[in-house]
Amino acid sequence: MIILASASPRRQELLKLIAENFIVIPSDIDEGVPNNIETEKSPEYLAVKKAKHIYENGHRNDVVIGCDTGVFIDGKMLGKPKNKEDAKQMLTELSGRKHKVITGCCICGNSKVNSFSQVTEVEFYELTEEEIESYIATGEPMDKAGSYGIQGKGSLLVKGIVGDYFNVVGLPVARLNKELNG
Ligand SMILES: Cc1cn([C@H]2C[C@H](O)[C@@H](COP(=O)(O)OP(=O)(O)OP(=O)(O)O)O2)c(=O)[nH]c1=O
Repeated sequence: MIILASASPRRQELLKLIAENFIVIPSDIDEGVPNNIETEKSPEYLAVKKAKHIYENGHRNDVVIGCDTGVFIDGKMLGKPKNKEDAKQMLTELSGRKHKVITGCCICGNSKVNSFSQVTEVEFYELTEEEIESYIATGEPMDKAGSYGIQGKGSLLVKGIVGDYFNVVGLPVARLNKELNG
């Protein structure tokens, strides 16, 4: 059985493009990352931790997929905003610039751990304070890395992307399909 170790409804929807049958068991881990892990490797590190946590707790006969998505700019990672102020700060930083969205994925199965990082470059239009505030008022930023959702009203902030769109939404379906199904 394939297990998706994620609470994200978007990942569940996207995994249907690859797998007909799977079950969802969210992996409740501590999302702290040790200092010796390179910043841009943080999502992959957490993806491995999420997948292993489920695999090693009663699912060694299954294939477990774990993922984590982060937004990277100026050498740091932007995760989910803690509050509206935090979201405003992140969107102000992203305004008018390019950033990377990195999704780390891990597949645990048959006593093997296979992990990778997929990178998509996203460029934002210049945003006014008013635009940022009205976007935050939609509530959309609050559960998303970097405080935006490219699949929603956040699409209006985006000037262009280079790479896999679905990687930004949280699951790099094409690469994951190749890793899973060869
Ligand atoms: C940048 C961006 C992120 N996101 C989402 C993808 C992820 O769900 C979320 C980042 O949080 P994650 O910690 O990667 O995932 P999660 O907490 O939603 O689920 P779980 O840990 O159980 O797997 O941000 C979008 O939906 N759209 C976007 O454009």
